[in-house]
Amino acid sequence: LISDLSEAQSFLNDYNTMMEVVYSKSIKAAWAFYTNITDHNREVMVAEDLYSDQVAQQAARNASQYNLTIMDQTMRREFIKIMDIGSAAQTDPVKQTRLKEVLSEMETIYSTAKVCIGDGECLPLEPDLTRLFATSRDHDVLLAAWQGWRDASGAKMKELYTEFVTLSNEALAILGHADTGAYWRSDYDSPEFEEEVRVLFEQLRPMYEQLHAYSRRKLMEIYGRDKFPESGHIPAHLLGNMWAQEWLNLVDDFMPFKGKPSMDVTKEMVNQGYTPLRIFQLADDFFGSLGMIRMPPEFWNGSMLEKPTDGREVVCHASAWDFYNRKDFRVQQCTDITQSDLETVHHEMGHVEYFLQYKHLPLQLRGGANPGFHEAVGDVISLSVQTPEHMKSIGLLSTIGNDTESDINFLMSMALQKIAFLPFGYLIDQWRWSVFRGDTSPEEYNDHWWDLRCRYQGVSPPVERSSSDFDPGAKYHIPANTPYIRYFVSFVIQFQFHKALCNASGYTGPLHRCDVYNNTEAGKVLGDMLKLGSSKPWTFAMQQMTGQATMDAQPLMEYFEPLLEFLRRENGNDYGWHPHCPTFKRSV
Ligand SMILES: O=C(CCC(O)(O)[C@H](Cc1ccccc1)NC(=O)c1ccccc1)N[C@@H](Cc1ccccc1)C(=O)O
Ligand SMILES: [Zn+2]
Repeated sequence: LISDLSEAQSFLNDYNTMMEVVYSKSIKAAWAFYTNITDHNREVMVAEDLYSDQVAQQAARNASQYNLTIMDQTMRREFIKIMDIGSAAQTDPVKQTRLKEVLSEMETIYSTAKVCIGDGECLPLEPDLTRLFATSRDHDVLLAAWQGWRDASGAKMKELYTEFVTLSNEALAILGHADTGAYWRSDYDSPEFEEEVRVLFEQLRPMYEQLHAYSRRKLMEIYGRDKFPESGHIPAHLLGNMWAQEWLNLVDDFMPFKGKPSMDVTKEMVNQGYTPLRIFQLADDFFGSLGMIRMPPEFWNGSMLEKPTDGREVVCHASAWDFYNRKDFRVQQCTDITQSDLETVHHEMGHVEYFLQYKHLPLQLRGGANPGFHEAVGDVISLSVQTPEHMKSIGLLSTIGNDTESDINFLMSMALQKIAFLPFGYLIDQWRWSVFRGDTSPEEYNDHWWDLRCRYQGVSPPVERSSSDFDPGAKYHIPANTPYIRYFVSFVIQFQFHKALCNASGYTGPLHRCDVYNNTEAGKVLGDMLKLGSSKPWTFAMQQMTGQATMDAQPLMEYFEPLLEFLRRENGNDYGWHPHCPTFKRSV
């Protein structure tokens, strides 16, 4: 083994120079495919990816010649990341090509899926089906869209997904990973990670149960009790979202105290002629106000901020892009003028702010402290932006009631985004981890999915499901093979971050009304954490920013404490649901 530190350092320098060129070429090919889905662009992307995998394999082989025991922590961390190349480890060209083709085929099916209704009109997910779920209160229309989407997306990729699982596990076994899920969890540096997230979920479950009970009662008033199963579940198509993952679109129906200003600023955004560009400029202004890095010219010139109107097929699910050349940073989003997309814009720009803050680091250390950190950055900013005070300051809210009732209304709108999401954020990778480790066979894919949905989310299928359905595939992150527990982690730690920024800014009021806009002390605390990238264990970054080294549900529960009291009073003993899905009475 090579035990010369200067030689190890020059290896790293050469590696960074070479891989910046190789990765940015590969990412440019991916961008071309995501922003114009054609067979040609897919083939180019697969070819470029195969090449960069081979270069990464060679670099990993070279890196394994060096003696890690004489290195400092950061250099060792860099070498370990260079050697842990994930699914790029597959040396069999046939299998490697097939793995990439299967993934790009599933991504294509999802991103081009449409639901054809009545008069030959076929609706894509964005913006059409998304708007339908936000605005329609017609049970049958919602059911047709819900079922149609699953027939057009998930059902078409069940065999592909089965093949993907085998190929992915094989590739990762080459590096010694037990399965794909084990490899994904290794990003959190803790062998007890599964247990840690289970404990967090159990802590937050009572709060979710209270919101679920309140929501179920409100929905029964709208749709009639007969539309709900005896088991206590809420049918999955009635929650204002294709996956029932956030319920903000129901805020006007769920508002506890009527006669107060609506918390849904979508109408106001449309009335004021908001454009996608203006929403991005608003988010950019917030980062600037914190003394953080604004989006560079390349961002504004290179991004795709709205769905093209030239008939091109694109991946509409939002994404942020680091071209790993320290110059090109972009967002791709089919931005609609809605409050939900106002959040997503901040979410995506949070990723880019991270890119900008760590671009000085060696390539292998340009990542989140853990994947949950990367997902939390934009959402932390959004917690300030959504306060009534901030909404009023940007002219999207006319009056801010400071009375308790207005406060509860505001907390309800936040709970419909943040509390509603928790079981969904938790269960997706419970399903995937069990698939990757072989506990769930392809015949059981759909049943296990609904078992988790009924058990943890209290949501049930509105129509009977069959084994030819593949409902997990109807959610972007499954065909896109993007891990999901990162969002559950983010929804917990973003409140720890919010509390840290509010403390740093000298704010002493209730956490849910804190707005750190214009506060450069808060900006410094956040920026200093982002600058670490993945150069230190995430516990170090957490300790530096919040004063403790663990994930902690307490700030989230502190934020929602006033609402929880209200919900417990409202619900009394009428809350909860049967852990198993309701059975469908077979039509005789
Ligand atoms: O999926 C997203 C936002 C997209 C993204 O920014 O997380 C995106 C997903 C993605 C897309 C393509 C390839 C890989 C991942 N992630 C990024 O663009 C990203 C993530 C980490 C580093 C760099 C870029 N949000 C989740 C969860 C969520 C988060 C926040 C609010 C609501 C809902 C969802 O919509 O279900
Ligand atoms: Zn994200």
